[in-house]
Amino acid sequence: MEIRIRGLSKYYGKKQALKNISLTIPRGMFGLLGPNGAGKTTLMKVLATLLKKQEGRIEICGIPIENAAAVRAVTGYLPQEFSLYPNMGVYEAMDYLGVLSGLGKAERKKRIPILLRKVNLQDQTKTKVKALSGGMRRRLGIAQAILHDPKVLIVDEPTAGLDPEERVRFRNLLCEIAEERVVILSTHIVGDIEATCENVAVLDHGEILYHGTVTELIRMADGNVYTATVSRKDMEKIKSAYLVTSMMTMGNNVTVRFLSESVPGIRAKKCEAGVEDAYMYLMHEKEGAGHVPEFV
Ligand SMILES: Nc1ncnc2c1ncn2[C@@H]1O[C@H](COP(=O)(O)OP(=O)(O)OP(=O)(O)O)[C@@H](O)[C@H]1O
Repeated sequence: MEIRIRGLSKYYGKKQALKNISLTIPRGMFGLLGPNGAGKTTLMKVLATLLKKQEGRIEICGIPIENAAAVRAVTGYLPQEFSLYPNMGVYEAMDYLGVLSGLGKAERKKRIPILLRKVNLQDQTKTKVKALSGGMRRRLGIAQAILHDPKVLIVDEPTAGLDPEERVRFRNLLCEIAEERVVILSTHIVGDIEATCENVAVLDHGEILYHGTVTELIRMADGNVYTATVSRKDMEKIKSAYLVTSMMTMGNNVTVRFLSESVPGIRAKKCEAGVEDAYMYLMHEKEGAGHVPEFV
């Protein structure tokens, strides 16, 4: 159970959105990280057979992507902008989608209550879709995406705009689903990847900057992450000298976290790298600066 992508390129007219991408995506949670416009949605839509590639080979669980009907039978997709028959009740909408995807009456009757329980909407079966909260709607989105019990679930930007509790709940749900499936999670929220994914790819300008385990990604920034407490007036200097990954202001002082490839010229403490540090490090290297700037 895996997705194999070899030499994939995708153009919108003359614009190349994906450039010669090769990836193997195994069972479990796979994170797709990248800034706006990196090509994440394009890649997901190609995998979900909603867009056609121009070059390369893709196999979804051994099925060539050209065989769109067979690929769709094993793939579920939750797009960035998800909307579902607003005036229908939750159960009714699921039932209708079940009919559309060819599930028989008995199967729908058995499967829909199980799925609604799984996504914790069992008490909202009669609630109109338009009356659900953002988090509930996204959970309903997951339920509809796995209604036909796919082997692959593709989820684009699922946690943007959710409150912290809903975000955690949603992430946990995806992890549960990934126990027996390939789940691809695209996001620019680095924390979502850190909390859930074992493997990750970082995409930028249509190219893969990194592909491997989250642990290896973090290792790239290891030894280059520092924290320091500085006065507010020194902050501008710090920001121009180092790659700052976070800052917290307390009175006149700021506790700042930054990247430096050699011992910084200010009093600072080395600290353990996280995915966010590694991601920033990677993006910065890509920008062509070659290395993280030094304090002068
Ligand atoms: N229909 C389209 N026509 C022309 N260009 C497009 C189209 N869709 C996307 N693009 C371009 O392709 C590139 C990749 O876009 P894509 O939406 O895949 O990125 P993304 O990583 O999903 O971004 P975001 O995080 O903002 O959703 C961008 O430069 C975008 O402007």
